Amino acid sequence: MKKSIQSYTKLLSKYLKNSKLQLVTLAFIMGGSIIIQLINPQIVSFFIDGIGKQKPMDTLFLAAGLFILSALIQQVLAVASTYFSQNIGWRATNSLRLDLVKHCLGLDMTFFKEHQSGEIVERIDGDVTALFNFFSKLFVSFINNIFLMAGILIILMIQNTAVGIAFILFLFLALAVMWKTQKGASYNFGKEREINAQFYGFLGEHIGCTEDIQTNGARSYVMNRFYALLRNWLPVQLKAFLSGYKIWITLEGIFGIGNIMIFALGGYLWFTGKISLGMVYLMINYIQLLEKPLEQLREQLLDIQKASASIIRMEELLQMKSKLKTTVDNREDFPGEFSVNSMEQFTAGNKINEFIKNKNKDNISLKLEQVSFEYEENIPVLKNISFELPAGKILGILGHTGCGKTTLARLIVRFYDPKSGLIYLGDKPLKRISLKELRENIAYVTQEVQLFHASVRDNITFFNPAVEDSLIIRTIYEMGLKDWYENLSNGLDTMIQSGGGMSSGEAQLLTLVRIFLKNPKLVILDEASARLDPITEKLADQALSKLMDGRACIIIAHRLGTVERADDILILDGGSILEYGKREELLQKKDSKLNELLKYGIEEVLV
Ligand SMILES: Nc1ncnc2c1ncn2[C@@H]1O[C@H](COP(=O)(O)OP(=O)(O)OP(=O)(O)O)[C@@H](O)[C@H]1O
Repeated sequence: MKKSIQSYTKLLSKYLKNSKLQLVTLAFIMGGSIIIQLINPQIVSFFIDGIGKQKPMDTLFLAAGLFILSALIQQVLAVASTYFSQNIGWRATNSLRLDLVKHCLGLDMTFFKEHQSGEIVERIDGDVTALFNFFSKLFVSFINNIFLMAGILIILMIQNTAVGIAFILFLFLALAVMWKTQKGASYNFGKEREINAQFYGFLGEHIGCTEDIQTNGARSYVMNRFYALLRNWLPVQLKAFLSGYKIWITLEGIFGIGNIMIFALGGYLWFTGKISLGMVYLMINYIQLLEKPLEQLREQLLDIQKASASIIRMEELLQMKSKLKTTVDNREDFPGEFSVNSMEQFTAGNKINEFIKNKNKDNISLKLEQVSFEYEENIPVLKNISFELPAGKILGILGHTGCGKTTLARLIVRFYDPKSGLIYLGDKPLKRISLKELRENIAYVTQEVQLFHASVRDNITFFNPAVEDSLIIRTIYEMGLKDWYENLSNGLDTMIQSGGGMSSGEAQLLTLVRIFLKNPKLVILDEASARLDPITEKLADQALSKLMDGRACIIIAHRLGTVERADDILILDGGSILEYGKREELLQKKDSKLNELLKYGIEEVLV
């Protein structure tokens, strides 16, 4: 669990490069604070000896005034140093969070399947938060503490060599013991972060399924698992805490002994007349002052241990690669780089009519050649699927639950790559199209509509502020959803709760507007099986007709009525094609599966 110095410095130089000026300022502030800490005891010592030697009152007042002034400056420097270190820490950790989120969003679906959402959150936030001190002030403060300790020793050596040597010996002893006790803590901190991620993964998953847990009466089962998790969590947390506590208690012990030794030495030297009372004060003060940088060094050692555990986990995450191999640049869009093709284009001027008119012109076809796929080794889900969807045509896919319909859609949008076979969009194999381009050109409407806790506008435009309201409203009207829009309580500003707050029908209508605005060349519609009320169904039908008009479209049909729109029909069974052809032709063939389905229903025929 150890990290090399290079990996620390690499990380620091990458994430602190934009905070150089702030770091230098922080170093100066801390340096100033050290000088004051060294000078302050000297002033008091001078004051004590001044009283003994009956120095003039003016001199003593001046010393007292200087002491108060330096204490005030010390406070100001403390505030300034907190401000700068917080600033540096937040900047660095935020850009690290950004990189991790970017990276995770670029990974394929296998990653999201293998890691619960809470676990990913803990990795992106928890591990990075553990690095806050590491970035904010660790190294500046480390160097400053070394200087503070060196300053104390040099001053004491100059003022009294014997006392100076006693301090040096004590310091080495303290450092050696501290070094020995801190070993092994990193392992415990790594375990702590790992189990934290498990805990948040569990919470995220189960909170997301609250409705199902409650309706299925699974509360006690969930609570049992929760207790088990907490039972495992406790010893790991305790071990991690004790690792830190062990170092602290050792240091306290060493300084307890150190204080006794310095008291005894100071008392002896004063009684024998070798040093003044001011010097005794200085010795006592400096041993206490020495405890501070050592205590901070202890904390820093702990922070480094925690940081190294977090860095290891972070690097693990960053090393995870998407399994999707592409011969072109595979990066996707990131914040600030909105480039949804049609949206930008039409916000510059008032070209709405042109936009609506020009939709669908740029059509595209889809072809699958002998495509096979499996999620897990040797468990085939799709077997040798081949079909061709010409531009502007509609393909209806039928098949019973679990036959691979959704998986087929996932391959076309490249959530996964086929195990064998090729998929072409237009005349290009998918692997030769960047994910960004591919996903701009394909719209995939899943059964589960994802809504954000945001306004209707943001849910439709995916937070792209460049899309004008007039375009959104026009699109809504164009899709025949005028009544729906006018019934929204606050127009486009109507707020939507994530995971609720809208009926499933309304959510579907909103998704359709989303896609119509996106203007994709190919639409894949995993038709929701949830029953819509007749009015919403009519609205959705209207909108769907507009959406499909002139575009290549795949409908994964759960209702047989839906395939009436289709030009071609593909019936899947157990991951293989059972029947494929033109709908009209299949309808005319008496013994076709389609006719059977229409007569008896999907489940009755395909079992
Ligand atoms: N992420 C996954 N990991 C492993 N197996 C999966 C995964 N998703 C689906 N499967 C399996 O692959 C098979 C096909 O699933 P798929 O979701 O494609 O079926 P479907 O025809 O769309 O079903 P439905 O009509 O219920 O949506 C099923 O046996 C399913 O259990």
